[in-house]
Amino acid sequence: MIFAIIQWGLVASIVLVALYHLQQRLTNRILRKIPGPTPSSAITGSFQDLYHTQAWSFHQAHLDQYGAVAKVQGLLGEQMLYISDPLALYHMMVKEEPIYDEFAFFYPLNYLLWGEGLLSVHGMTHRKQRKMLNPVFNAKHLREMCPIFHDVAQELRAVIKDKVQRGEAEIDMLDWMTRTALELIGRAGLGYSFKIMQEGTVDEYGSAVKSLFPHVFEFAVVLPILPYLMKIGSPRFRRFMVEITPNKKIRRIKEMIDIMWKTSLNIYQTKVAALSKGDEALAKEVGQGKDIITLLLRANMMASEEERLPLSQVLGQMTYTMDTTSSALSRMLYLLALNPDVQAKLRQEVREARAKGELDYDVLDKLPYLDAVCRETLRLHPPVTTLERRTTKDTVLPLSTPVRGIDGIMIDQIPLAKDTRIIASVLSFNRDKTVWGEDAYEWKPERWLRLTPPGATDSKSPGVYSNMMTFSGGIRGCIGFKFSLLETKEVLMTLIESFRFEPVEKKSITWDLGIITTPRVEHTENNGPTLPLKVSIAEKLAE
Ligand code: HEM
Repeated sequence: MIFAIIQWGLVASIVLVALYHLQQRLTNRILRKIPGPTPSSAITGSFQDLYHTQAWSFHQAHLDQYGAVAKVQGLLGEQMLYISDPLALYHMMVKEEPIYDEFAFFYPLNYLLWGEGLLSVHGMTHRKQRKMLNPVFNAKHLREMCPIFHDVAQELRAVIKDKVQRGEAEIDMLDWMTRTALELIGRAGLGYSFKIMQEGTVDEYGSAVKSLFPHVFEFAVVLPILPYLMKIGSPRFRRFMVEITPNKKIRRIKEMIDIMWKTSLNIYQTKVAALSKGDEALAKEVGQGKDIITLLLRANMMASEEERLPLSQVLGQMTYTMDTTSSALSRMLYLLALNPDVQAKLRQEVREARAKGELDYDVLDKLPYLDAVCRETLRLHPPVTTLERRTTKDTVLPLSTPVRGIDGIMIDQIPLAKDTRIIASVLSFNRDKTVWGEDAYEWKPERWLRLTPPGATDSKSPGVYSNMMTFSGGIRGCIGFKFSLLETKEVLMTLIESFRFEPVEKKSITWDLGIITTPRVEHTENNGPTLPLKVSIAEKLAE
């Protein structure tokens, strides 16, 4: 009897899988007609070409050869769409966002790492959290956070000044940009200092936040089965299983998450106590009552019963890592080191502005060349190069520019079956020659000084920032992009005003593609992420 049940179960499973594939084949028949690269493996398709750390030329060739739409083969012949067409991206990120959801393990992974914050929820819960958090990131609050940014940037300046006091020095600027970005989000985001702005120092929370991602991505191959693992037993049972696992690295990840959770709870309790004592007590806190979490707590207290976020969701907002900002800042310093003329021009702009008075929020936000350097770097070198989505139901994706199918017929919309994977290419969108011109692949801050910057006024842009996809767009677009731009400007301005950056001879830098792009020295034994630059005091150091 049992044997018969198993037999019928197996037959039913095979039929269901076959029907699923048939339905995918039928609905995705137009997708199959879209040109794309020949897969390099029958089993893994184009996966290795796509996700290799040096896949830059693959992505570039994609754009040059196929334009904004291509078909890519995934594992076991899965047909995926690789896209940077503006209308399609607008559809995916803005207009029909619920149909184009994050990839399957995105929510469970973020939930395990950070709890119930913006990154791990969707649907109504996500909308409710965004509604509560959006005002926290408005211009008024950012203006008030500026002194915090300023303090951290000055601490960084003091550290670097100390290192180059007796002459030029080789400094790993990636390390310092990582520390700075973490301390900035610590103080301005959480109202907490990671005590990371001195050589060798870092508290256990800072160390956990810093090393969590690299540890997790050692398990990248098993992440796709995470949604299934999360269905086994209760949370307590799964926790127990992790505690008794013989794998030390998994236990270490759990320890890091526990440290982050415990510290978040402490920060929360301190803040609630300070809030109840009033403004004087808040002013003595690290974030002086201006940090994101204090603002969120205030807003939450004043919210109506139905809009209020439960404690677990407030705590879930307390642990964003900031490798994106440190990647962007490192890339800016690297490009300025390679382009001494741009560096000198930027230094001159900052010094002239300084000579006229305090470099406060309004001045900083409007320095044209500083702004141009930031925009151009974020355009050409987005820290996150691709975003993955999967369809939650059968749908049709429109294109702004039709593509010619392999049968010669023009395609202006693509029917997609439920569960089709789509790779939205931030890199290709930001480098589109039809928008940015023939010199789209070149780093030219000057393009932003033209009267009408390219593409900047396009109201149907899928991105939240400057007709780029760097911060994505729509309801899942980066909530912290203005925060990020301001802190980036403050740090860059402070460094360039005081120091000169040059490349180190015989240490050529290459940038690895990953979840976030990172620099390392080519052809060395220690091949970890690093950005050594030659740093010296720029003539006439402002005191
Ligand atoms: C150069 C710096 C940054 C870049 C390039 C960047 C990029 C992005 C991108 C591309 C997304 C969308 C991810 C997706 O759709 O899967 C995103 C989401 C997000 N970013 Fe950023 N980000 C940066 C800095 C920041 C900062 C400083 C903060 C916080 C203060 C922040 C907080 C967030 C949050 C909370 C989300 C999730 C939003 C949601 O799902 O509603 N980001 N970011």
